[in-house]
Amino acid sequence: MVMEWRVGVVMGSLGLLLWFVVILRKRSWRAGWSWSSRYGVNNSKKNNNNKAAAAAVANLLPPGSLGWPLLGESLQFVASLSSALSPDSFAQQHLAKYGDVFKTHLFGHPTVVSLDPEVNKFVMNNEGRLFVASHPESFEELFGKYTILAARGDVHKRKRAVVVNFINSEKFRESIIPCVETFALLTLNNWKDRVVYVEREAQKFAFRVIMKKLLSLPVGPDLEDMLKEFSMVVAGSLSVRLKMIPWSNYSKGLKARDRIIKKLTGIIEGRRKDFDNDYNDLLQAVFREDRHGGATTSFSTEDIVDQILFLLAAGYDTVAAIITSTMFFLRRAPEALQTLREEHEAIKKGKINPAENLTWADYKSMTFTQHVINESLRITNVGFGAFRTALEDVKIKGYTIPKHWKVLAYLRSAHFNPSIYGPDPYAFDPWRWQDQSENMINGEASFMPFGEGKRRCVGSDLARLELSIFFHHLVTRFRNWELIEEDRLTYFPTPHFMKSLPVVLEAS
Ligand code: HEM
Repeated sequence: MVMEWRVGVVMGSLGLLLWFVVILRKRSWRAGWSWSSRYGVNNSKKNNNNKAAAAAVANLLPPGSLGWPLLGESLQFVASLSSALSPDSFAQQHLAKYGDVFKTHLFGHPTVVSLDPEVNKFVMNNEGRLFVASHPESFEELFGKYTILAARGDVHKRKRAVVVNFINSEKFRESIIPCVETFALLTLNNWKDRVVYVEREAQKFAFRVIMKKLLSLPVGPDLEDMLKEFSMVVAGSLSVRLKMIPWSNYSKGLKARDRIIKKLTGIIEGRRKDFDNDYNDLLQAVFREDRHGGATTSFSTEDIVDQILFLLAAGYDTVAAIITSTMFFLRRAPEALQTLREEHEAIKKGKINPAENLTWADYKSMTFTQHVINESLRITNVGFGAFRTALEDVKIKGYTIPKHWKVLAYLRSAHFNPSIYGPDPYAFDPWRWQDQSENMINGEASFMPFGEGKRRCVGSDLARLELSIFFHHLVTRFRNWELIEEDRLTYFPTPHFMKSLPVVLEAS
């Protein structure tokens, strides 16, 4: 199932490019649109005034190439990130030719790509002022028009605050560790004496956690069915918008969305009537904010459905990707695995009763674990970058990013920059985090795995906690794991293993 959608996504990506060709060609015919006139490139057919204006803009644009007519450089970009061996070849070749800020044309849009960590930080920190988050149309159709992604200004602020306040609440803190432990053990107890497809299993684990904390849904066949539906929505959101083809990932995603909406609507309506019951989940927090938050408009059920739907999707695939890649890296780094195990054995030995739950203090003492997680986040890059649209002409490094152009803050590039991470930035080396301050981990331009600014990931603390608790139980139960088939990590559209990482584990 997971493989199926992954293949679909790759096929979809290729289809997407073809689709752009058709759409853009249609548009250019209708509008008499010309490649050179639109981007200020010299065009002998235009009058002199236009020529002068175009030349002025062209002079200020960053260097680079807009690539092939209509397709731009999308094929090269996708091919690079889809390659397990040289995912950064596109970025490296462009860096060598044009420098760390260059123009190109990606997915139907003229785009300025930034490989410069400080420029990336500037772009992300100017959300709503100079730039605005930009997502494919398929995202809005599959996750809905009320998602936090689509929200702007005060509406975005309010939706974000509900989630952030909930995750920072005392009640959440008290309940989250036992919750994550329960699901980690449920998953890992099932990993003995069999082939384990880590990515799929990790998705189940993270989906159970997020379902519990958002909607208090218990584990059971219903939940497993919902995970399948969600996989279809996620696959659809990253594929070509082929509505008319019923077997396309996109159409399947839309149908899965309809089924999920039906289920979520039933759950939310039922819970509205049960307001006084103490659920300790995000849905309750949304209801409370609606009653007591002082806003003039309340969240409709349709609005809450979209909000929850995206959070569920964002909350499981991301965490699962890091669990899987960490297990992939640790398998080839025995010393790191040993040091990680020692940290967790020490925590276990400190308990009077071995069955005792982990505490917040235990979690906070997992220092080497955080180094491992940082290193995995740095190398895996759950999001290769963040797309934004310029709200006005923006001057950066002496160049102009024209209004309406896209900007890709290519977050991966800083994470492999040898001047920051040393001569071997692709090596998995958790010790490189040993001497870094808390600042380095939060908000430094050279490390932004959760983004930055107003759109910074709301689930980053939850994700770190889930990963830490999961690794505690993994390394105290299993000595090692062997791959039973070679597998590869590819990065487009998001990081995934081609075969879901099949392993057998050796119990401690
Ligand atoms: C390892 C795990 C995760 C990684 C690496 C990650 C990464 C990111 C990144 C890079 C962004 C910013 C995107 C942008 O600026 O365009 C983001 C946004 C977001 N993430 Fe995560 N994420 C993770 C886990 C989670 C979890 C567990 C949740 C759910 C609670 C979540 C919910 C969100 C939401 C709702 C946003 C949008 C925030 C907004 O637009 O204001 N993420 N994430």
